[in-house]
Amino acid sequence: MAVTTTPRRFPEGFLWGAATAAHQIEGSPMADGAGPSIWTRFAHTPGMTVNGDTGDVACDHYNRWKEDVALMASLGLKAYRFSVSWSRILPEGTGRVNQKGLDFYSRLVDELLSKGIEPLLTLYHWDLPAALDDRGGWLNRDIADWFAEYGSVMYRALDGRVKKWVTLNEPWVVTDGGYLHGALAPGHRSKYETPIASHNLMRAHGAAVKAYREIGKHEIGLVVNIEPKYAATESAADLAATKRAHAYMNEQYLDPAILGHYPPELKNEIFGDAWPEWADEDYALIKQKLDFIGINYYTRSVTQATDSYPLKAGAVRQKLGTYTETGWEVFPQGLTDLLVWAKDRYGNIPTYITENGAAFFDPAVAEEGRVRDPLRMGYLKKHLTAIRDAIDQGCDIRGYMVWSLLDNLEWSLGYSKRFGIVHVNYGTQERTPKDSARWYSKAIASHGASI
Ligand SMILES: OC[C@H]1NNC[C@@H](O)[C@@H]1O
Ligand SMILES: [Ca+2]
Repeated sequence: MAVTTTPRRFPEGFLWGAATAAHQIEGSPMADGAGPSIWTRFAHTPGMTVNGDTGDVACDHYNRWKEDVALMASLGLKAYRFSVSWSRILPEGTGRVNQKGLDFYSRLVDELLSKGIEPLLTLYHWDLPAALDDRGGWLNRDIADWFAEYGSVMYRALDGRVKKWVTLNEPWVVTDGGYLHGALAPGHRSKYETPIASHNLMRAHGAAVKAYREIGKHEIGLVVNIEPKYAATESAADLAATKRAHAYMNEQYLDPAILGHYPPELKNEIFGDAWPEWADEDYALIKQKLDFIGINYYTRSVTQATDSYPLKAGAVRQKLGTYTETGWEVFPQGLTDLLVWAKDRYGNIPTYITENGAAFFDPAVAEEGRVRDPLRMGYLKKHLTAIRDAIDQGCDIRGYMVWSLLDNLEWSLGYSKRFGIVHVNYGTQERTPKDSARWYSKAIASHGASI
């Protein structure tokens, strides 16, 4: 007798979508009165990006936004996560509002709503106005007020049409990449600046949530990239390194935001005298009620003790592992483990997977207009199955945004890494849904049953 396993479905109202970010897809960074961001500045600094790639054109979404929304509708997306470029709205970062910049996002939101696609708006996805970086940027405590001012402009303009707001995208990457290792804008390399930037990001997050509670009537949350750390061996050194790496990447942001304190490893085992003593009112500002959290998941890290600075921990490449083009191990079980960990530690807050996806080498568009990307399809299938496992273990997962809708600017890696379920020909700007997009459309239409 054939065993028919009824496919486990996703919860009613599960939000199926795709994610992008302003600087990675829009192009035209200085159009219509916009001011430069730190990424416009950084990418135009020789040597900072692969091939000197910049966001000057990207996917030309600033001009092609209407066709891109039509593309989302053709794929059957129920939601679209995007970010707003702060310096289009406030060219100097604070004060004067650039109405044309605001109009771009207002038109985009109206088009999404007209197609029945729910907008999820991220206020900060790394493109800080250069004018604010000139005033210290994330190292200046005043940035909490600057960010709340920017958020308030957006809340007043769009709240109601936008009902799910995100303050920050991945504060860990902003600080680890932008202030410790210097691979990302603004390209600093300081163990002393890193905790200050990190803390001010979280203060700004808190200030923006507080401002939302005054102005907004819907939901706001925080998006973090977290990555489960598995000890390479049971040695004391590797176990301690794994605990440090876990505190530094996974606990450093959700702990203050939800629990009101930092993991002790940050001061005691990682930053030492570089860790300032923060005032109590800072913790009170950071810890604001969240309506949801967003988790961006890509990979795990098998961790060992190393002499890396200042973490003294590093990843061990897995001999039998499968790796993506960005060098990340494909490990879907890590997503299940991580979601259960977050549920247990933070109290099962409504959670969206706000990014998940992979860069694999894709063949060029075939003559019949197909892009065969079986590895990406397999990656998405495995991770959606891992999410369903977490839901079966009681995790309150409300939606999934694949990273990314389009091939786009992968920051310092330029256009060399393709994460899109839709192929972009950067010469012609032609969009071609890959096999993974067609597969994802079926998954959405079948409410996950076809996975
Ligand atoms: O590296 C892939 C993605 N990760 N999260 C942030 C996004 O901006 C990246 O493109
Ligand atoms: Ca801990």
